[in-house]
Amino acid sequence: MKGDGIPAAASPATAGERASERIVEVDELTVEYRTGGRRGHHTAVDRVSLHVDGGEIVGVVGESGSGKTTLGMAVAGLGPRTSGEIRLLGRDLRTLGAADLRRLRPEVQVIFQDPHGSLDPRQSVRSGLRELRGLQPERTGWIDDEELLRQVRLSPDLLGRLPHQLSGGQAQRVCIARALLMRPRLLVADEPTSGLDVSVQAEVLGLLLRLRETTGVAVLFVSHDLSVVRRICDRVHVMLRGRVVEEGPAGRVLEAPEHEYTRKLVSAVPGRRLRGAAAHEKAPTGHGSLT
Ligand SMILES: Nc1ncnc2c1ncn2[C@@H]1O[C@H](COP(=O)(O)OP(=O)(O)OP(=O)(O)O)[C@@H](O)[C@H]1O
Repeated sequence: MKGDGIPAAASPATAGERASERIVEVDELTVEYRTGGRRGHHTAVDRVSLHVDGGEIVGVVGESGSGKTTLGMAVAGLGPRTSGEIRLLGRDLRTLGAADLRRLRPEVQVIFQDPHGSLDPRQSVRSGLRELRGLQPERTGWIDDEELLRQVRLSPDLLGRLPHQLSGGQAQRVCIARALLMRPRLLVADEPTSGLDVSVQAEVLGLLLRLRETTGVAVLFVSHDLSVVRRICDRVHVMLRGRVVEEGPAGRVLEAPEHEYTRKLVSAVPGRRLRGAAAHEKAPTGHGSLT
């Protein structure tokens, strides 16, 4: 730890050390967007409180427009905030000076739904990584490119490829590798598997579960897909019109929902896909072949 309480970026904390630490704490967060209507604003996130601890995967679910992305972006420090507090590793981002902010921001990395849209189409995987290393040399020296790709179950042969030469699943794993390079404490994953085929979706979910085990990274997992959330999340928050209407362990909330709205969401899931043990209770060992 540095004297200011911010952990040194390159300190190699083990997964065990990283677990149980409070990574992010959101207190009564409200986000309003300006609109042209009579009220002049729209409340996208309305007094939401939540926390994510080291190694936890915490879901945010709800229908389209319920405020999930707005919440995720605010937690990542990338979106607006009207009121309320977001403390990352115990520090309120608003009170930090520029140098502290620069050091703390990489602790949260974001993965989006469209991996190809997140990658520069003119940049090979290798040159994209080189650019990131140039921006944060002190954080990124812990691993070389080849090993980084192996960590996300990609062949190092892909380093020379441009984004359009990658499948959706490969591109998403490159995005995860780029995030991982920064040794973040928290990944905000916004519908990271929605655009992928079901089998590729399962591989990416398995990868996130394995990375949580090996690195202790926590994940705020934003999704409208309850069966995916049931597979991967420890706890879940259900959002309706900007408010959290129900929260708790993923198994309890999704198998025995208490709020009427959660019941409605659950009843819309076909078959019995929410039943049974979550994937983290039977996490794949991840020794599959590289692609
Ligand atoms: N930049 C913006 N300006 C004005 N309103 C916005 C803006 N971004 C989002 N909204 C509104 O805020 C509300 C929440 O949007 P948000 O994208 O956070 O919801 P979501 O649950 O992530 O939806 P989806 O699953 O469709 O992405 C919606 O009513 C949306 O129309």
